[in-house]
Amino acid sequence: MFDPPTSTPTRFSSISNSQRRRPSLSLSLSSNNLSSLRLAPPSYNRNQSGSVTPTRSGTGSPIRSRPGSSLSTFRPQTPLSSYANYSAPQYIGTINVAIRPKPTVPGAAGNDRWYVDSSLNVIAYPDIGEFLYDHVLDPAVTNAQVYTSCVQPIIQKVMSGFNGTVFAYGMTSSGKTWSMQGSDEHPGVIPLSIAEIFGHIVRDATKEYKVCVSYLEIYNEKLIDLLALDTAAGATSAPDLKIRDDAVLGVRVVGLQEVPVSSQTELMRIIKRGDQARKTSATDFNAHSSRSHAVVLLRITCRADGKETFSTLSLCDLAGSEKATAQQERRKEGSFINKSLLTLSNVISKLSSSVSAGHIPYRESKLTRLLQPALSGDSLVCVLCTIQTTINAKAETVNTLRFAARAKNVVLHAMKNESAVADPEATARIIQTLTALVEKQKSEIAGLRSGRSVSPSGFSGGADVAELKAENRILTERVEHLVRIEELDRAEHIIVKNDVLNFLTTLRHSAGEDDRTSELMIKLEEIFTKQARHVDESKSYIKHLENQLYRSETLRHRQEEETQPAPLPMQPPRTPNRFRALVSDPSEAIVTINEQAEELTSLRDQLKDKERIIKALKSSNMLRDSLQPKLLNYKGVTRLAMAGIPDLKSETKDYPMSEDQENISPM
Ligand SMILES: Nc1ncnc2c1ncn2[C@@H]1O[C@H](COP(=O)(O)OP(=O)(O)OP(=O)(O)O)[C@@H](O)[C@H]1O
Repeated sequence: MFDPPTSTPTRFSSISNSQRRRPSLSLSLSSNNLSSLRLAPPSYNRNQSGSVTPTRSGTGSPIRSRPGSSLSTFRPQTPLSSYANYSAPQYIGTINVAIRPKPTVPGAAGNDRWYVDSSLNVIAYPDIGEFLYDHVLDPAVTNAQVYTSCVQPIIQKVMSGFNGTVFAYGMTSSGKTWSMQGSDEHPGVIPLSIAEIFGHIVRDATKEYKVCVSYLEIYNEKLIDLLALDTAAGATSAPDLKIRDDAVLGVRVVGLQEVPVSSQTELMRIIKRGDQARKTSATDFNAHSSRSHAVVLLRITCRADGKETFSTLSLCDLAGSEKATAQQERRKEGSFINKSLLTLSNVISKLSSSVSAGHIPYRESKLTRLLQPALSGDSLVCVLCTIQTTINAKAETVNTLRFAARAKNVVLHAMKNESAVADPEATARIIQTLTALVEKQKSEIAGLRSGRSVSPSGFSGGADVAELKAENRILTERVEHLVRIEELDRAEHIIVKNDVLNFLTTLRHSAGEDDRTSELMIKLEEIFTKQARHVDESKSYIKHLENQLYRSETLRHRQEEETQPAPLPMQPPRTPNRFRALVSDPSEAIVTINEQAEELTSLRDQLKDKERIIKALKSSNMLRDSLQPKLLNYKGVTRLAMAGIPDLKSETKDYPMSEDQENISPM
């Protein structure tokens, strides 16, 4: 035994309408012909391809076609022998349709005028017409014969990797459950299929097989796991399971048990347990009528020669269509049964249509949804239609035959579910690597959640965090240093302001003191140069700090993206994103970065102050330049020495102080 396949098997993806639908052959008969049919049934010639051609009784000529008539002959399009090619990777054909009439007591009242010819696979009725199928079984056949002729070829294909579906369809009490389950003496399709599967497994000892079973019922449109219902313990209800699309299986019933089995006996015991949980009741027509659609699902996996095949066998015993009954409970069940069978009929009708069918209403019932992959062509399908040839069942039997005729036209395009088996050692290595990676990432995520420094895979996260912390410390120290420098500059700034004011005052009051003036002007120049240099340095240093912060922030983002930790409980940032945490402790980082951001803002303000001072100094410089000639001139002119201050004042009016100069005030 081994694990289920991990790779997706090769599957047929889509069928065009032209591929899916083939027109049925329609031939017509007059009423006269039909009335003679009962007495002298038409003969049929089997042609070389295996199909049959109806002929006029005794003449051997083909029956003429008359369009528009309700009388039809349905010709099997896929001879069963086409299943023989087991090695083919795909199967293209149609649904295999078999009609099984329930035996009637010979000569009993109520037997009708049905004509059944199992050698030619024809069934006919005078007022209705004739129907030709893959199999029209003699009423006297046993379950074993039904299995051998209709189902066994499908089981053999299932064992080679194709999906297979067998369902029994027909009116209530017509023999569906009999055909599918049978009895201990006359086992039906289900036990015979299981015997075939395990016989195959035992014979084919070189291959490795795994078989899993599920058993479900659809009762009143509720999907119930029959193996989950412990009826022995008195359980009567189970949850309504949901059907989901599945990439490998087509559809999947969520929560449905899949029980691995290793022998035929074990599998039959499990199915018997499911049978006991199935809803059956006495109705007007059947003492043990199935009130639900029951489906046995067998999933078979086979490994051999580096290949793996995977197939699903669905064995369905549908509930029977029925007329309204007096019992309210049975009436409710009956309406659900009839509705889902009607949907099945609509789906089949659309699939068999020769023109584009548009929307196929698979989702209108649980039954069609469950059978969707099979009906849409992904499985070999056999429909076993059970009928009754009594007078009171005529309408139902005709309906069943028409359903069967439409089903015959549904085209299948099933693919073998085969894939290469992965090298176990390579798989083990990959699993080991991935497990280690998952463990590592789990611990990293846990570390990030708890705020610890971690070392995520793929990059040196631990080193980055430590680096960011160190960088953060350095940045903080530099900012502090810058602040100290700025404070010194501020003091110098005050001195400069005072010097400038002093100079201007002196200039006004001591116009004759040339040396003093020159000295002050030199000092002004020095201060101006120094301040300009400071401004440049500050600007460049602030730019450097911003770059550092930006780089730190980028690293942190990268770390977050690679580890994807759970959202950290951060306060809404007061500063832009790029000033968020640089260290593993987010709150500490936010505080630090916020402080740095504030420092930068303050530095920028100080820089502005400096620029204003420089502007003021520049104005002072211009003032000095303009005063210089006047002062020189003043040396040789006594009048100016006498007039001095008033004249000077009047001159300065031509050189008004800038706004910045006016704003400078003694501290
Ligand atoms: N081919 C047959 N040979 C012998 N007995 C048959 C055959 N077909 C049906 N029966 C008998 O007829 C009765 C009704 O058959 P069965 O329960 O299989 O009908 P059904 O179609 O499953 O009905 P429902 O839809 O109500 O469940 C049973 O007692 C069964 O043994």
